[in-house]
Amino acid sequence: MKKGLVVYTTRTKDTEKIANLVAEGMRFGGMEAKVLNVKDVKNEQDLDGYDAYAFGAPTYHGEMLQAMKTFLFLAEKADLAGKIGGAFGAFGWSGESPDRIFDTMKNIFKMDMVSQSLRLKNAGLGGGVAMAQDYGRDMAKKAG
Ligand SMILES: Cc1cc2nc3c(=O)[nH]c(=O)nc-3n(C[C@H](O)[C@H](O)[C@H](O)COP(=O)(O)O)c2cc1C
Repeated sequence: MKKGLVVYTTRTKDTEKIANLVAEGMRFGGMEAKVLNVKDVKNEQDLDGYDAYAFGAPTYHGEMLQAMKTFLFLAEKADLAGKIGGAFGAFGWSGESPDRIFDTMKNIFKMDMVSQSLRLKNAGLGGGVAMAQDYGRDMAKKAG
């Protein structure tokens, strides 16, 4: 069975909800999926052994939270080239964070990215649950 890892950071838990829904979608798509808060990722070896990775952070003051920036420097040391990738995050109005994460995964880590990042204002509203689950399911489909 293919394995997915979802790593997120959050301030008020909106992005945590999206993380859990993306993992649920991966499971619907036939993958195993694990969800980790960035603070529980201690070193790059914690990223070993997965086929697909979704990283998520909310946008504050036009940027991703610092914990995700620090995590991306750690992830740079893991060999993620060619692995399936996706990026997500909760936002209020501008939502820069998911695209920043997506672009780093694509351009620096050389990952095989899904078509675009996932930005949600509220995972519980306006089809957000289904969108987050579909994102995970699409990642599982791409992982084969
Ligand atoms: C002080 C503050 C600054 C924020 N700055 C932005 C911003 O620049 N752009 C944006 O899209 N949302 C912004 N937001 C909204 C958050 O991204 C939004 O509430 C999000 O759902 C929080 O996700 P979290 O619960 O995972 O922390 C801001 C919220 C606060 C409280």
